[in-house]
Amino acid sequence: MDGRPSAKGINSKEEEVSFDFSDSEEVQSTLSITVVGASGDLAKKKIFPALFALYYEDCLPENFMIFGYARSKLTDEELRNMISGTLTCRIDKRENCEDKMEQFLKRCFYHSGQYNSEENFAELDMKLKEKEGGKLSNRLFYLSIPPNIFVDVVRCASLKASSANGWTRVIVEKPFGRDSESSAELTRSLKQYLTEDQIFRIDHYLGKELVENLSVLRFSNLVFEPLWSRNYIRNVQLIFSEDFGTEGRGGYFDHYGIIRDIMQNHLLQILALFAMETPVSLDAEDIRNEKVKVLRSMRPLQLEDVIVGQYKGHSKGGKTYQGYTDDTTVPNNSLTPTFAAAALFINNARWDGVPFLMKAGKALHTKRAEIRVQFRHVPGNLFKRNFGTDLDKATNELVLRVQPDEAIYLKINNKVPGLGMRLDRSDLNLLYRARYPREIPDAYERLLLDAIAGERRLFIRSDELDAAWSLFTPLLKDLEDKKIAPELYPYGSRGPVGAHYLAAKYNVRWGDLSGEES
Ligand SMILES: NC(=O)C1=CN([C@@H]2O[C@H](COP(=O)(O)OP(=O)(O)OC[C@H]3O[C@@H](n4cnc5c(N)ncnc54)[C@H](OP(=O)(O)O)[C@@H]3O)[C@@H](O)[C@H]2O)C=CC1
Ligand SMILES: O=C1O[C@H](COP(=O)(O)O)[C@@H](O)[C@H](O)[C@H]1O
Repeated sequence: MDGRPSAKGINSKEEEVSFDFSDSEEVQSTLSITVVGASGDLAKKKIFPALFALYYEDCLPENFMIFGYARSKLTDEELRNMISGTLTCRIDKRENCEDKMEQFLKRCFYHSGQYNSEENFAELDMKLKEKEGGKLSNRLFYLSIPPNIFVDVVRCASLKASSANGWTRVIVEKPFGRDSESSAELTRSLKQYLTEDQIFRIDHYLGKELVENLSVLRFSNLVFEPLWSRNYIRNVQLIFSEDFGTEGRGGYFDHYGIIRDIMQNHLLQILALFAMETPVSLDAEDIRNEKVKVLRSMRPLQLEDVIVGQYKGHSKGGKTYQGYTDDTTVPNNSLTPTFAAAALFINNARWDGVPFLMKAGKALHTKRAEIRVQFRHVPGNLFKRNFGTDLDKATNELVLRVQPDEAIYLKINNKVPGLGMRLDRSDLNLLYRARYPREIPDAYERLLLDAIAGERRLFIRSDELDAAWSLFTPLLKDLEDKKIAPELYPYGSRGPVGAHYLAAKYNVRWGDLSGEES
């Protein structure tokens, strides 16, 4: 969001904003970002590129350093080669990119250690201290590691490597547990070593541009806010689809499945932001209070609200795509869903009776994430006879395309120019690449910058997490206890047909399958 404090005090070349520290304090202070699990996939794909983009944009403070920490035995130089060799980000084609990269790499260091060794974290602490040179030290740890070692790392880091005179914060990657119980246990364990204020639970969908824009769209446009209720909205659809399978992540995925991987966090967070009441202010606690309220107003999901699917192998255009269970890291008889569709309801005055339909799947025909809002029919519509028998096709639909090719468009009915009265469906279309030609920052950039600035608005509070798990845990338990077999769908298809029946039960048609894409 514009106006977000940047770590250096300058948010962009055009705009100055204030920073937590006064200038003199900033010069006296240091910031270290330790990426724990630096040798891993997420670190290479997202975290280092985001840090470089922030550096390039002048958003990091004067005295910052980056440490990679993992068991792999790497030298500083090898880490630097890994970062520059694998880095692809929005900055790639900018001028001076190579010079900036060289300067950035000089601030990157590596320490090899075990995740449960206090001694190894004490060594890291020594290295950090040496580079901090006695200045006020602020330390951010990013846990980019499998969840079974979160607590070990937090214990060692907090006991042996936390800042002696500044702040210590920890970004925790998902998954935050597998159900209510394990999530509560994780929270309890983390809180033995950290306060809630130090924990930044990341959900990178909250850092996506269009998701951030949801509140702006709702609360700063009179044309939308009055329509935002059961009085005008027929249903809301939250759709996530990927056109690739679990390639390389089958081992992780089989333990979680699509409901835990995407629905319980990314889609539910979007739903909460979409449906919450107006917060008292834009402060993190006010927004998170409203999100918790809406989550608590929802009824926990039951089996009849959900259908699950799993992709199977498929040959197309001379190419063979492997099924989910063909992955050697996935058991042959796995029932883990790679697709799910669900209907959720919010039992409050604003949303009573409005279905919120979620759909998430891997190995589908397209990669897309969007929010679709289908409005009610126009009462006593004067043009009814121009629409034929299917009035659903004539209702307005607002689409927020989160990715790819960010856009907001509103489907309206319009008179085709000319003699006579012929109507057609058209779009009022705000296509980001046409309106805002500069590149859109990656979600991880925004979230890292917020964690550095201590801004918690886009991170998940522990009571929010509890409320989210309460909604999904009974369903997950039922699916697993009853060994519900997922409906198979071919790799690259539109997913199981069961998703249509589920939607039809609530008089809904999936908007993304209407063939009216913008
Ligand atoms: N990858 C992605 O796209 C996304 C990942 N995440 C989350 O981010 C975190 C990191 O993900 P990702 O980078 O893919 O994970 P990786 O499997 O790549 O693991 C990261 C690093 O952790 C160490 N590691 C891996 N397995 C183990 C193990 N069993 N015991 C101890 N250390 C291990 C390895 O480093 P070494 O051997 O050098 O110590 C590895 O390089 C996870 O919590 C994941 O759920 C969230 C969203 C997307
Ligand atoms: O958290 C996750 O998100 C990615 C999708 O993220 P996106 O930003 O590329 O849309 C998903 O592939 C992965 O399974 C999941 O863990």
